[in-house]
Amino acid sequence: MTTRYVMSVDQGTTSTRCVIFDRQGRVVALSQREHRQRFPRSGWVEHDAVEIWRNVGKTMSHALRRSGLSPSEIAALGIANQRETTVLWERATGRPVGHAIVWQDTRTEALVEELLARPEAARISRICGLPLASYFAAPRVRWMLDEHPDLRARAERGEILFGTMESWLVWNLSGGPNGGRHVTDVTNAGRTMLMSLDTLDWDTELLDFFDIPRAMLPEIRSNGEFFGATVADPPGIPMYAALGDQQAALFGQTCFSEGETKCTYGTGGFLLRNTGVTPVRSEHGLLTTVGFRIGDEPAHYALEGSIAVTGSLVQWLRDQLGLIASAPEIETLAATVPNSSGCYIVPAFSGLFAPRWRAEARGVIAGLTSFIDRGHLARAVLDATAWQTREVVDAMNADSALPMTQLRVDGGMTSNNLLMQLISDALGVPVVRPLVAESVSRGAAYAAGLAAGFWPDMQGLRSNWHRAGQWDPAVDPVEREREYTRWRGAVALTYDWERGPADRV
Ligand SMILES: Nc1ncnc2c1ncn2[C@@H]1O[C@H](COP(=O)(O)OP(=O)(O)O)[C@@H](O)[C@H]1O
Ligand SMILES: O=P(O)(O)OC[C@H](O)CO
Repeated sequence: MTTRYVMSVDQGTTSTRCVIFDRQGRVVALSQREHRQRFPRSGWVEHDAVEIWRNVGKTMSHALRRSGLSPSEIAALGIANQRETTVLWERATGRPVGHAIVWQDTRTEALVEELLARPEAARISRICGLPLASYFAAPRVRWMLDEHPDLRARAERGEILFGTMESWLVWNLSGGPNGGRHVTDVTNAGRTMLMSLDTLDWDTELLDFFDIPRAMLPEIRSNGEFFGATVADPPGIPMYAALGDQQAALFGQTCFSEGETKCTYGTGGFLLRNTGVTPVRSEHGLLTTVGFRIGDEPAHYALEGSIAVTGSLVQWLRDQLGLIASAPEIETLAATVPNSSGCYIVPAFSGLFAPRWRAEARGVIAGLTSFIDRGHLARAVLDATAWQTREVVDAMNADSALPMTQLRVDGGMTSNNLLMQLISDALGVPVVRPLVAESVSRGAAYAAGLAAGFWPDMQGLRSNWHRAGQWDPAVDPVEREREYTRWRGAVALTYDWERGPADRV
């Protein structure tokens, strides 16, 4: 039977999507399921890894049913995932050790402060390309090993396995306790703080620094190669790709060449620029990360500006304040006012990520007057995404010789046309949205399809990319810079909040 389709699974922070694509990169079927967000304590965010694993099976089966296809008609499966979210599980039973600790979780802050005080800390960051922060996986693994007394000995004996979400899923899909493959890929391994950017392998100095046993780590693979076939639910689908979701979006937007840049706006916002085949170390608060590596080809690296809170601020306005009933409603509400009238919201819910990396910062609403109404707050929520993007783009431009001339965007928030205009205004460059906004799913499918020989080469995939919308800057640059200065003033108010604002009074 001819295999004319490629399947992808995008295991994201809020939901899991399975999408089936045809050879032209068109969506044939889509299935999506949300999973429960658990907030057991302030600053803690957890997921049930078993619930997520079940959702993957359900969305795959559902997408197949919707398309009328059988597993044998799928040439390749690619998996993209929320990165840094950490799972520990028992090799013998497949039972997770507690819940997965999500990338937004800040419970390791005290541990990170302790590690930061050590003289090797700067060298550690240079080896892995990442600042020491609670965002990454290694501090979480260490926290779990410290928390459960018998875990370390079991991990040293290889009885307890560590993985980020793709690793957990591939292990389960390929048989779980009955021969499941314990593997990861360079983009996800590169977010643990345990992988050297130069060797693309686990690094002894990093393992020693975090005190993590090598026996619990998966084998690091490229993003596109054979990862085994699924054994159940549904069986017989060959897995050919695994990559972090933000790198998958870079790939799905066909940012294959040096200088090409995209930003994905979902729960958080993640701007990645392809920097070619040698890693570029940031001097301005960005991360150095692997962009993609297909089979034995050289790895492409990327600079990344990670913003912790973008879409989740819209969710906060909906769920915690009840000012809107659904996320898309924010556009209508924000459009009731011409601007935020001097009100700024800095959503430092779990500190500030790039380019500032201030773990102790906490959010503020600044500039309140009795004139401010729901519309102004909604507008300030959207402005927060635009200004946070501007800070990351300024850092990106400072780190590279070529200034950014255009931004390709994707993700759930990009259906908001007002937000697209605000981002273009804040950056002063055009913002471009492709026809298929499912860039993460597309990227996973592309990597899998290339590795399986379904698509012959990367350049051919560029013709599948079609522009659906473009927004050009429409504000007076002097006004823009004035507003940006005020925004930065609001950000300064968030600093040192957790350490106590006593020095302010
Ligand atoms: N029209 C909209 N305007 C602003 N934000 C939106 C809109 N639609 C969805 N969102 C936000 O986008 C996020 C969902 O995007 P998605 O790409 O599915 O996220 P993820 O991959 O992180 O799970 C949610 O945080 C939601 O609040
Ligand atoms: O699942 P998303 O889209 O929220 O992306 C999460 C990132 O991978 C975290 O680094």
